[in-house]
Amino acid sequence: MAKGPVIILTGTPGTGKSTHAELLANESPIPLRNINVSEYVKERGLYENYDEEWQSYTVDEDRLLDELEPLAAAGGLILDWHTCEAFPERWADLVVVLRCDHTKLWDRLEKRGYSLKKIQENNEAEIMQVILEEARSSYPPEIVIELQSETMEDLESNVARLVEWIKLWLKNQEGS
Ligand SMILES: Nc1ncnc2c1ncn2[C@@H]1O[C@H](COP(=O)(O)OP(=O)(O)O)[C@@H](O)[C@H]1O
Repeated sequence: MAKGPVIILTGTPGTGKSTHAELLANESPIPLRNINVSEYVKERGLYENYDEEWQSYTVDEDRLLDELEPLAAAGGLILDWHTCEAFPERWADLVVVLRCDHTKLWDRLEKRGYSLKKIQENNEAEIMQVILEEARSSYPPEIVIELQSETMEDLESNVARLVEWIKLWLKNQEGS
């Protein structure tokens, strides 16, 4: 049986996934491996090509899932990615969708040096809650949670909530 849960941390780029993932990995009562999937894809060459127009990699999902499968089976994992539907339902114990006011998101993406086109695309996706819909249509509703990520207080309370959820998950494992 898995020693820890698999938490999918998703949301539009800039909503705060990496920031949350790092803090959660630090504060978790059990060790969690934190995988930034975009970095993982780049490091391992798990892409088909680089799309100049969108300044992004076209991920080879089959290879990515093959590589992640044993890690998901072992558990104790945070998967930080701006999309989530590719991950099999059976992997996920919790799917966290981070949300951010679109004007704040715009500023964050501008600071990151994204092109105007990419900022607009992401901003629109956030307004249309594309990732939230994706999570809701890919996983059972009871494991999908939506969390605001606009302030440092949000960050702290979200992580505290996730730590409590992990503790409960561990307790439930003992009992089953
Ligand atoms: N809850 C928050 N409150 C204030 N700033 C935040 C919050 N979450 C993220 N940020 C800031 O927004 C930027 C993008 O965060 P990041 O974690 O890199 O997003 P993502 O991994 O979703 O692309 C960073 O500069 C980060 O410090």
